[in-house]
Amino acid sequence: MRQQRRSLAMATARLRSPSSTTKGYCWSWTMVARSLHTSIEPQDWGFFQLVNHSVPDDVLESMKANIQQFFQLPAETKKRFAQEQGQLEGYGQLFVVSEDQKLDWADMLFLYTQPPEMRNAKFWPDQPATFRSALNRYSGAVKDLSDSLLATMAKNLGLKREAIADKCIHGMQKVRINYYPPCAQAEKVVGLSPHSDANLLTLVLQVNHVQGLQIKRNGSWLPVKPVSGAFVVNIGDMFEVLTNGRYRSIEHRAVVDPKEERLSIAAFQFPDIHTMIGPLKEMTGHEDDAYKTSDLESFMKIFFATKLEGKNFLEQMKLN
Ligand SMILES: O=C(O)CCC(=O)C(=O)O
Ligand SMILES: [Fe+2]
Repeated sequence: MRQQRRSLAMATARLRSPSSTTKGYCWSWTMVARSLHTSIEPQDWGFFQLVNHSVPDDVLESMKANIQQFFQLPAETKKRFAQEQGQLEGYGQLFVVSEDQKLDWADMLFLYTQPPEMRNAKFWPDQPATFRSALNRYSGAVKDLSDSLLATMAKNLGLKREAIADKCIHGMQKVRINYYPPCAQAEKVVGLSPHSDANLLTLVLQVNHVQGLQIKRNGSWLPVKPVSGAFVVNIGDMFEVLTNGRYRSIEHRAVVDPKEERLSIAAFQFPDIHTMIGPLKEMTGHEDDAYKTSDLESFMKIFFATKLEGKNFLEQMKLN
């Protein structure tokens, strides 16, 4: 407990640095940390590392072991779970929007995980034998964590449960497992192109010690050092839109290592499918809406049709 208080005090001290207070979001992170009795390492207001959290170690370790084994399987075995034409779910590659596009240096396995009725068993690997049960436990535990984060963040904004938290009870979760093979000419490729995530909140687990995730801060790319067992929590575009820009989604990318492979698991949290995505009236008060309002499905359709290039998708959703 003492240790926890000390790390929280450090977090608070850093949050109060002039550069973060000018943006006005600093206290919400501290309050998130306090309400969750946890420690947060703030590195940017669109992102933080959650060091102590409710997801059990054995759930993390089993998930990590299973995905490492999956990507080591022969190509023919992995292809049994391959994406189908025009679909994103399954094993394959990300965001292929045109034939002449330079592809990112990564393979991925993209699965719908919550609510359970959205799962598509044909894309869920049956090798290794424990993969499905590991992902099932991981997905549930990460959703619980995300629900408590979202509820706390919404409360800090003065919102009632109905505004965001209740809409997440039957919220969707999609999980993308990224595998970045080493590349001798690493500086010539990009693992995952610069982007912000379209959803509300993303919880990223960096699976091994290899560094690759970078966030954009004041026009420069800053590496995010993997902290064993910690989640990197990213604010997504939907959270930016719902809060009419009070929170900003974070632009990030992944680079590859010349010698070692890197793996990460991103769990994308969404509200339930019937939610309208637009500035909440509790947030706007007398100010103008800064973003368009659309249903969740249309929002996602535009996102996936847009080439990943920084926050260019959100630019399209801005009014004026
Ligand atoms: O590999 C990473 O650390 C980042 C993954 C990511 O940003 C994503 O899957 O959207
Ligand atoms: Fe991302």
